[in-house]
Amino acid sequence: MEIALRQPGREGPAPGAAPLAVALDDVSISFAVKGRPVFKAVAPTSLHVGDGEFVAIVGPTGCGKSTLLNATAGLLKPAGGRVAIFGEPLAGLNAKAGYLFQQDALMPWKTALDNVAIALEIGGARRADTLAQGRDWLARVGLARFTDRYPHELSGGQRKRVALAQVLVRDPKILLMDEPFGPLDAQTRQIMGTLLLRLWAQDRKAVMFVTHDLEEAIALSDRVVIMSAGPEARIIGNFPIDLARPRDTADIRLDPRFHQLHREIWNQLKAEVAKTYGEEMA
Ligand SMILES: Nc1ncnc2c1ncn2[C@@H]1O[C@H](COP(=O)(O)OP(=O)(O)OP(=O)(O)O)[C@@H](O)[C@H]1O
Repeated sequence: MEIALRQPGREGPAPGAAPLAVALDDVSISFAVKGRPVFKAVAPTSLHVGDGEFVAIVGPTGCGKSTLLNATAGLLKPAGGRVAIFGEPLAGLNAKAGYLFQQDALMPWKTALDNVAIALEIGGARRADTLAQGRDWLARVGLARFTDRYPHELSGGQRKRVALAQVLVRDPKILLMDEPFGPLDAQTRQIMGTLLLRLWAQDRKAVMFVTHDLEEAIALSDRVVIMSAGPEARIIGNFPIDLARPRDTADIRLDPRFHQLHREIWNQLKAEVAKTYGEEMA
């Protein structure tokens, strides 16, 4: 009898199906730090993300989640392995991806509208078109009345909405999100999560969403993957999330299946978290 060995994180379409949005195969990442031995942050590891799939990446602090995202964005060159984007080997920056960081990158001297429009102007689009699309996206993130505000005149949650519009206006096929809602209060995070899911449902992009918050990971994603404690971190857990959609990210937390999934995933994650804290306390 043949037993199919499933590798954590190596999900995705069957052979012959549409190419994966992101295929990281046996990717390893090292950092050369002057005067110190090379630091092997990520050991050979694999992660496949299907087109339109929402994958959350959780793991202890410092394990390499951002590093993996940076390799997918083309900001970091892996020491080994292969990165393919929609079936093509990645060379240089990933032009199919939009990146949303924990700290937004809004220009303080530009209005909300100009902050969104500039994302298109960089690509050479006409100003009238960029303004129209910028207005449309600000309306879609619930900021139709705030187009003329400057970043310092907006709340943290509103700035985050502008940053989201700034990324989505370019219509990336892949969204790389690195703790995007990290600095927000718990209630605003949930509101942002529900907004993100609503926008995602209208035009499913592949999403890689890094978070420390396991509840947020489960509430948002189709699949949660766990990274082990570093150094030489790798993906060690793969949990499909079979909660019905559409989801409200606050209400879904009351679902008994949510609690069951949380228990199962936390069981594996907590050992990795303990390793990291054990090391830091030693
Ligand atoms: N440019 C760099 N040079 C040297 N080491 C680095 C560099 N960037 C990251 N590292 C190291 O690589 C490891 C992984 O870092 P990374 O930021 O990817 O972790 P993370 O899981 O995203 O952390 P956190 O959850 O705290 O944001 C860490 O030990 C970090 O110190």
